[in-house]
Amino acid sequence: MRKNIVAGNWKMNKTLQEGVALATELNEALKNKTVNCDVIIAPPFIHLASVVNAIDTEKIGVSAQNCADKPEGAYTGEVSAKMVASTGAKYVIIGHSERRTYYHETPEILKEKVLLALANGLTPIFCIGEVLAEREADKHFEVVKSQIEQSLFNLSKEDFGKLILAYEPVWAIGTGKTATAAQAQEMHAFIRKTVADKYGKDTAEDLSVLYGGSCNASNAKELFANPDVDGGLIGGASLSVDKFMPIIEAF
Ligand SMILES: O=C(CO)COP(=O)(O)O
Repeated sequence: MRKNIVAGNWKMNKTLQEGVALATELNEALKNKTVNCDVIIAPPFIHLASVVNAIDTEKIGVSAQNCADKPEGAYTGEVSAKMVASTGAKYVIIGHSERRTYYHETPEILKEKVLLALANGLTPIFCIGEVLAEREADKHFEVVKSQIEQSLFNLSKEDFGKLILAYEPVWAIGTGKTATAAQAQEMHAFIRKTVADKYGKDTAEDLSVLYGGSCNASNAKELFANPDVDGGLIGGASLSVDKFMPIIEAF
């Protein structure tokens, strides 16, 4: 079902103690409030179980930032989708541009991660987005379409319907340079059309497509006001309740 969602990707920030404190503070801030979106936080792996225990998971969903592309076994340092699910986390971010770029995650690897996440009952938050050179060469639609096709179009209609997508133009991540509301809307509408062409209008209409990239309290309202922008995947501004709450309240 299509929902408004504000998700915070903490990336590699916060010690365990700081992370639990942040989650607890957010939980307090949301306790007696009605908000018009689902709230998700994505702390580092080692925080997941403690964060789940510290909050009301009916109010705040918990996500991992990644999972392994193998189900289990001799893969030193990896964390499987099954392990993520065993902490009580319900979501997993897959295909973030930082994973694609710094850890060389290919579309094939991401495809495996999505399948394992779904097999373990996790909702993938699948990230797509072009780099600056691709936008400047007017290839951004082509790039995003191919990212979706290569890692997700193997899924059945039913499984595709379980996904959340996040459009994160790489040039907007951590740069303070946000896509304009019009650029976001244009791409989100294109993503929905790409999905509609493959899976039908109903699946496309039910899909939540989040925007990510320097989204903050000052631009969230304008971005979320677009008909095809169903919320945000927030990096830097999710690291304090003071900055994150106004984004949640932008809906
Ligand atoms: O990458 C992001 C979320 O996944 C966006 O990060 P920033 O909000 O810090 O630009």
